[in-house]
Amino acid sequence: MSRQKQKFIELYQCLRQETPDYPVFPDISLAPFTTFAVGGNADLLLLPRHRRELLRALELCEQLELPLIVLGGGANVLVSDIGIRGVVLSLCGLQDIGWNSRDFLLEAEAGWDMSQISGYSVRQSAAGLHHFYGMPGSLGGAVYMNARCYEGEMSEIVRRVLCIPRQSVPPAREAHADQGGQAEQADKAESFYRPSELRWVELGLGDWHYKYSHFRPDSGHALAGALIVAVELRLREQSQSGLEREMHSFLEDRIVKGHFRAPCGGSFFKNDRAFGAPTGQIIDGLGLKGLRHGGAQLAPWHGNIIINAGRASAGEIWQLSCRIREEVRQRTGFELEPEVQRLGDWQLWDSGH
Ligand SMILES: NC(=O)C1=CN([C@@H]2O[C@H](COP(=O)(O)OP(=O)(O)OC[C@H]3O[C@@H](n4cnc5c(N)ncnc54)[C@H](OP(=O)(O)O)[C@@H]3O)[C@@H](O)[C@H]2O)C=CC1
Ligand SMILES: C=C(O[C@H]1[C@H](O)[C@@H](CO)O[C@H](OP(=O)(O)OP(=O)(O)OC[C@H]2O[C@@H](n3ccc(=O)[nH]c3=O)[C@H](O)[C@@H]2O)[C@@H]1NC(C)=O)C(=O)O
Repeated sequence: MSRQKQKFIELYQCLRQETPDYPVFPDISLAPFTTFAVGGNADLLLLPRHRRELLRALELCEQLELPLIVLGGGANVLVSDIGIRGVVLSLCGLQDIGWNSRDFLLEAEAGWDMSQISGYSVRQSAAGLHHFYGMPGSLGGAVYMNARCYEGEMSEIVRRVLCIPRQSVPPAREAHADQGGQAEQADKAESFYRPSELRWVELGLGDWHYKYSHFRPDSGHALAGALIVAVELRLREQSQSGLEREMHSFLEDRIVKGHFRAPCGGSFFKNDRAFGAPTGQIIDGLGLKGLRHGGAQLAPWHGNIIINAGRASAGEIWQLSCRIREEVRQRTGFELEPEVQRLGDWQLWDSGH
């Protein structure tokens, strides 16, 4: 048995011994945890139900030198068909919430579903989160990618984030990395989180761009890859009935535009003002809607939504997106940037097999 496998077993046994019903699942399909409904298995999936369970799992992963891959609401990710080798952590169970009606401050844990927390905020007559009603995904994921829709953006309401900075190197190997730099190189893609480093970080306007935050693993910022545990949002007072009307009009717009007609990840590519038109409109203009590759299809009703039209593989969805990018590049010169993030091992597809 490999050393890695022994560590998974050790982690599993420790968690279950301490908490017999700890939600830890070996060799489990991640497809039901993504809105594309595709993807292979994770070696081990952790679904802590509250902060204590999360912090204990992080502590054990740190001790065992097991890196973690974090999954948000699964709304903007494409998990490889051969899955994810390692421990996957979903924070969807973390849903504590506190409402300060005097200052209109909402403190919520990262696992909140965006639509549900949007509804919660509107019931407090608070504006700012209502734009996100009907948007799939979790609060943590929305912060991570600075979600934006209907002229509302997360950066406008996020005040502070409770997070744990990422350590690229397991604690035991830190000394070596400092000396030679070699270990750091080898562990570039691995994420470790030290529970004792949980802290609130204030964010300013400079920390965000269009659909981008410093939490992106490649941002080069101190917050790169940090684990978002909770968020404090500053909302504005507004009449509940007016907010409800807006909120339902956004949901209606999504329904009309076919966001829920088939499993998908919403917009596949980012918009870019420099193109002079939204990406969906550009792709539509090239007559590509309805294009198929196996079970993957560019929605016949929207140029920027790739759907799982039935039994699609993640590979087919990705290959279709590459074909669309290539067509757009050749015919317009525009370089589309995917909004959907890939997780897991993609070497097979990237090497052209
Ligand atoms: N039923 C209703 O009452 C509804 C009302 N609305 C209202 O309509 C207004 C607009 O909503 P919104 O969702 O922003 O719809 P828009 O059609 O204005 O924008 C849709 C998307 O296209 C992008 N876009 C627009 N023009 C360009 C361009 N030239 N280049 C690249 N991207 C572009 C926008 O980017 P960006 O985000 O950067 O602007 C946005 O992401 C809002 O005030 C909203 O409240 C919206 C939906 C339903
Ligand atoms: C949360 C998301 O963000 C979404 C957000 O929900 C919506 C609504 O605000 O606006 C963006 O989509 P989008 O650009 O595709 O918005 P749409 O309103 O559908 O399309 C923009 C414009 O292009 C036109 N359009 C779109 C698709 C198409 O095939 N043909 C076409 O002409 C539409 O008629 C509209 O005038 C965000 N996407 C990006 C990449 O910025 C998401 O990923 O789903």
